[in-house]
Amino acid sequence: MDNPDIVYTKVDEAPELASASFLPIIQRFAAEAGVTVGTRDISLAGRIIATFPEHLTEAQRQSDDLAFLGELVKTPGANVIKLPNVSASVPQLVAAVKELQAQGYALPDYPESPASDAEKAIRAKYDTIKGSAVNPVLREGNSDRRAAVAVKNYAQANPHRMGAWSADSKTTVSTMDANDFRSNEKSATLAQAATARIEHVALDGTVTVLKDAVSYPAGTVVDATFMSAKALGAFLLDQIAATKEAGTLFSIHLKATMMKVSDPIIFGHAVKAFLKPVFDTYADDLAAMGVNPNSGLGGVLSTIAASPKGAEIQAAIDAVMADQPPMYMVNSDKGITNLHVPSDVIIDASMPALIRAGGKGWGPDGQEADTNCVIPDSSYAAVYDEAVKNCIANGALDPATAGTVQNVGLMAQKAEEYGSHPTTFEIPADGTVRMVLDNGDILHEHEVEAGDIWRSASTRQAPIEDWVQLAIDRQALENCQAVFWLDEDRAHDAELLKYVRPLLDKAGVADKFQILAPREATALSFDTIRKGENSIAVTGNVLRDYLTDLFPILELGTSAKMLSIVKLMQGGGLFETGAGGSAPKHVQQLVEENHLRWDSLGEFCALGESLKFLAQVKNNPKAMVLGRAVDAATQGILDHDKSPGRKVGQPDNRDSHYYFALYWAQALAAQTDDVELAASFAPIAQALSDAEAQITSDLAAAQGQPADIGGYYHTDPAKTAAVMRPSAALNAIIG
Ligand SMILES: NC(=O)C1=CN([C@@H]2O[C@H](COP(=O)(O)OP(=O)(O)OC[C@H]3O[C@@H](n4cnc5c(N)ncnc54)[C@H](OP(=O)(O)O)[C@@H]3O)[C@@H](O)[C@H]2O)C=CC1
Ligand SMILES: O=C(O)CCC(=O)C(=O)O
Ligand SMILES: [Mg+2]
Repeated sequence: MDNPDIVYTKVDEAPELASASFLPIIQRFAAEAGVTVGTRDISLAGRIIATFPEHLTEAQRQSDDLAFLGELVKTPGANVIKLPNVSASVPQLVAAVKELQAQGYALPDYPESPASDAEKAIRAKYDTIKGSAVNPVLREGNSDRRAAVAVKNYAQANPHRMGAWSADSKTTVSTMDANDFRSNEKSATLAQAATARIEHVALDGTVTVLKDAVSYPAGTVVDATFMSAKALGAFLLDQIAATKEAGTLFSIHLKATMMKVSDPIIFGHAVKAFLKPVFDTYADDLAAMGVNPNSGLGGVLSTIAASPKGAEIQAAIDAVMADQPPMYMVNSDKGITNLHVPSDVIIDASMPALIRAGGKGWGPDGQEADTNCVIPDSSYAAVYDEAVKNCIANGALDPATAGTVQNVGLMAQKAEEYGSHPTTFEIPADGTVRMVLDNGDILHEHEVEAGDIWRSASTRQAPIEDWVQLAIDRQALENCQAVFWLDEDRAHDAELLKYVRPLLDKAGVADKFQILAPREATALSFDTIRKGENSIAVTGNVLRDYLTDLFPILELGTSAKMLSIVKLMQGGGLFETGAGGSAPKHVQQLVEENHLRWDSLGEFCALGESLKFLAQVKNNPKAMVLGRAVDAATQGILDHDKSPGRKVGQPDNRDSHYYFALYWAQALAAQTDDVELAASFAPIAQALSDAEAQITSDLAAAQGQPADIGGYYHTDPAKTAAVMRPSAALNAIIG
């Protein structure tokens, strides 16, 4: 495959549906300027297919596009538009495999409890696909996320609805105060390049190597920590009791997708704690059935339903649930609780949505209620705790007047916790875990007990330096408040500060930055934006993720509208669309009533940046003209209120693409930098404008009936195109 100028990723769910309509427009317009836009498949189904060629027919096989892109992003020529993709939990992975099998792909089943070597090998392959398996591979750079000025101005002029906060809200954030990842953390910076072995030493002295030969370049910050299983279990039981006492909803907020080893285990502890009497009484039966609480209550219920003792255990579960506090629900109509699936409640989106709603979650009765938000590890819980307290004290944030919090995030080369999966272990037996360097030195050591979750994370020097420089550059451009969200009292942050302070001093800009722990930084940022002023949050990888949903969801209503640029360290560009996810609810709505409420503003912003970047690196003035016209089209969508409506019958995603094409063509026809392009787009603009009534009536007529896209994870391209491109008049112009 020859390399196109721009790679547009093929993903899953709502953004992939949007691409079926939008990508043909992009390709058609880009071709006029000689710019090629190709695709690479990073969807969950595509990654599964690429992983098991030996099980598939020649015609079914697919290239490993993720591996290809992983190499591409390390080259200066990379220009990738990355849409959000599914980071699969086990239930999602299993569902995708089932769907592919039903389509005739002879894939092996996902082995939940692998016994034979063959099953273990299959499981290991599936585990590479699980969780956040794409983003860390592509993110060979640090992160610059903010609302484009036009988008922020629009949000202020057209503020979204915010739930009201009451001064006597009982909503609260609860976190551990000892024996969690934060309090057990140790950190050191390596003076020389080194290789480390991670080993477990049992009480009888038996040494088991957990991971051999992890290599680190000189200057790497290496952390190690663990969460005590006993402390976690006790904390969860306390919280369940405290929730009942307070009369609030019980909820747990984790990132089981990106923290794909540690957080499903923590989630499993929550399932076991909530149903403790059942897990105590039926321990042997549940183990014999292969029940895996880490996959959630949904899986537990379906496994027991298929067993002879199913009715008895179900009755026991019902009795326990009736006695527990009401649970925060994912879907109260369908009885889907917080504990059903580990990927249904994802902290970066779930906590901001609750804060936007005035501190309310949905209860089993379908009513909104105050909620106990349990976030077991205390490393970052203070951000949400402070946000909740700030809203209780001051009321909801006003999107009409609030300033903005931008983010500069340390992300490159699997920085910090988000790169820790290969070095995270559920400890098999009491003893010690130690990291031993190749020179024999013990770098870190912890006494652990069976079941504890131990992990090591690392952060390399070059990404840290690049991140500080990006912060300096962004602050100079914006000339506003800038804060490093780092906590002197946390082991890892203290090591980072040994880099940050000298770099700021050397650049002579130390006075432009504050350094505050996450709680204090949250308080300051809320106060700043409440005054209508702006702030740049310079953060590590986890807070990059959390804050680029938290502030956009409060300021703009959604993080889908964010500009998200990854300046790749080797010179290329990765342009992420929005900062949110793939919105499974939107697919459901399309399938039921052929309305797609997905907003492509994130794609529009990314496309403009990608084209302007192409113009710079390939010295292609036509691409610059195209890119500037994209900005004009995006502005047009906002000015004329052409974003999708939420309800069937209102204009949807497809209408917004038509108007985007119209404004894009008009801007290209009107510009004078490139007369050739102006001449070729004038008739396109005219045709799009002349056909407005026909196209919008075609698009409106398509809505209201169920839509068939031939699958969920692996849709049928022809059926999807038919659904997403229902206007013959528009298709005739786009081709
Ligand atoms: N970069 C990436 O690749 C990311 C991928 N994900 C993946 O996405 C999936 C869902 O994650 P989740 O945490 O629920 O987050 P989502 O952002 O998908 O969903 C939260 C809500 O945000 C709103 N929303 C999100 N995007 C848009 C958009 N473009 N237009 C309009 N509204 C939007 C929707 O609200 P409403 O329902 O009110 O319309 C949606 O239900 C998971 O599989 C996760 O792994 C998550 C984050 C980032
Ligand atoms: O990779 C993922 O699973 C999610 C990424 C994410 O939430 C983010 O980058 O904001
Ligand atoms: Mg996120």
